[in-house]
Amino acid sequence: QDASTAEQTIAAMTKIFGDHPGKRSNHAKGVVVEGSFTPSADAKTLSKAGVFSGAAVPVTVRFSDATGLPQIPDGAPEANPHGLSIKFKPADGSEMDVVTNSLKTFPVATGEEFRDLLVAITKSGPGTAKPTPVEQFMAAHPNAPKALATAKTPSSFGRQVFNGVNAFILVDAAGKRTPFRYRIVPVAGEEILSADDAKAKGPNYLVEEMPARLAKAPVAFRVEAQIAQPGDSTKDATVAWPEDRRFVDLGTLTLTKAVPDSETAEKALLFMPNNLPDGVEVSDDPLIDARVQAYAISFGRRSQ
Ligand code: HEM
Repeated sequence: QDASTAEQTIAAMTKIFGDHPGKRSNHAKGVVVEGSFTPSADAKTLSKAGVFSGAAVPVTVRFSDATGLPQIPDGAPEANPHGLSIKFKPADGSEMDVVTNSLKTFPVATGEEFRDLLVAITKSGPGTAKPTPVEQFMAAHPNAPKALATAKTPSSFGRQVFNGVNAFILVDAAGKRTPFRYRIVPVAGEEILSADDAKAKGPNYLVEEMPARLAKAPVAFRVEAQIAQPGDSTKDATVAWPEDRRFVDLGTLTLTKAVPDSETAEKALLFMPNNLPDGVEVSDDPLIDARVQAYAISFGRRSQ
């Protein structure tokens, strides 16, 4: 993608959400916690990466709300999709970032389309003649409303399923390549709130509940890989693969404690979808590069 697309994407986000110095252009509100990842026995048969070699790996995790609004109420519909970002930090230094959200599929397949959607939002304020630019975008991209309809507000960040959406590739020691998508499933099960219950929650119920929950007991997620079959598109995040595709358990994420100062911790953190060790590779999904470019610009802005 042309470098200017990412610039235009960030400019549109800033127009929609306002300028909030030091904050992320999207997923501005979040909470940082720590724990470890213990790979399954199967993981190392699919990937030679150090994170899957057998020993438990320390992780830093950030849960977040969508939008560039640092004060968005956690239960607002616009706070969907929520995000789960994981930084795996194995002793051999081969860091890996996994950045997921709570949609089953993504509204658009390319960075250009995402920019176009955001620009359409900037032109669809109150009083805009119907059909508004956003309504026109949705009509022309039927997978977008379909993806957004999978948004759900959970009772806790620890009770929501998160999806990688983009395809990546596991590579084993013999060079065998396995295209897959992440699905991260809470061991306690998913627990979704009704629209009324979500509305009744306090503005910070998710970001405050996670540290409180961790003070009592760990929170666990199963990290799974949905394995593509020949013919499953790795470059269209708007289309889910059939549910009967095999899910391989890659391991268990166990979160154990909040960081003492989440605001300071999140400022220094940058999760990059292409920050991968030997043994995990990006696919031909164009959204990955679009994300990498946009995240770098957002990080540059918020680090000033
Ligand atoms: C072209 C598509 C996309 C664009 C332009 C985009 C843009 C952004 C930007 C600018 C940020 C702030 C980055 C930072 O300052 O560190 C961000 C954060 C985030 N995005 Fe995306 N995004 C895209 C697609 C996705 C997808 C497909 C997912 C999930 C599968 C996702 C999940 C997240 C999450 C979880 C965060 C928060 C990261 C953190 O905790 O630091 N995004 N996105």
